[in-house]
Amino acid sequence: MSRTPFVAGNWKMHKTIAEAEAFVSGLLPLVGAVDDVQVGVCVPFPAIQAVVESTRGSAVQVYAQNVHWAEQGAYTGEVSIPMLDELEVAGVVIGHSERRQYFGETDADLSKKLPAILAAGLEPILCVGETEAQRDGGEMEQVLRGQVEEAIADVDAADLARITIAYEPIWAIGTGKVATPDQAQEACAFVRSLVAGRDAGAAEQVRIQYGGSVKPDNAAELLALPDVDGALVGGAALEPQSFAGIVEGARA
Ligand SMILES: O=C(CO)COP(=O)(O)O
Repeated sequence: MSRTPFVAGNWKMHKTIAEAEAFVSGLLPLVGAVDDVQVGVCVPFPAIQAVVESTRGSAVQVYAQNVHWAEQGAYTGEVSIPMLDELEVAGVVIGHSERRQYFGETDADLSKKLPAILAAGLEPILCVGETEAQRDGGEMEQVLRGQVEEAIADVDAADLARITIAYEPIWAIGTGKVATPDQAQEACAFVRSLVAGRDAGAAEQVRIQYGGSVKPDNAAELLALPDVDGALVGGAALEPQSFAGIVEGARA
């Protein structure tokens, strides 16, 4: 089964609307017509509308970086799925380690977000990953199992294949300390086996991204691994040239 590689740039809390538009102007000539890799940018809420407009008709898709599970309600500061849907985003990143660490997002929250996102026809990117202490303590599999199994618990088997899971070891995020190919392959294969625990067919289709210090010079090696179907990129996704270099690395 061949899965289309999926490279997404997570801008985190970077880029005003003007900066986002300048980025898109630089990116489209480089990857705007790529058709063998799915390319996404995960954009802060205020710039989403502008980036959807400026990427329209190109191969670049727009993702949000968080969403609430409820349709509407008294949740000050939150954004709903219908609000994102109206902006015509392709999907949304959920469960990023920074949201878990700084904003208290839990696996239980994610188990409510995933079915709601899928029901709206949007594509979720679910982030999972262990800390360095958990890895050193031999707890990596236990941590990943808890994160994946709880998040997908209420997703219908028929929808599982539409989830992308980003394996982002926390010790590799923003540190320049990239997972070795063996580490990335082992963890991504393990994540796939967890999906297979729910549905073997879906596990073959689910895309699993590696994230954590992906750069143009290490992308090709990581993306060639059998269970690594793409990358979720932070720092190196902030400049068009470097992000395009990673997309290039995903083209077999
Ligand atoms: O957190 C990440 C993407 O979501 C990874 O960030 P870096 O690529 O900056 O390590």
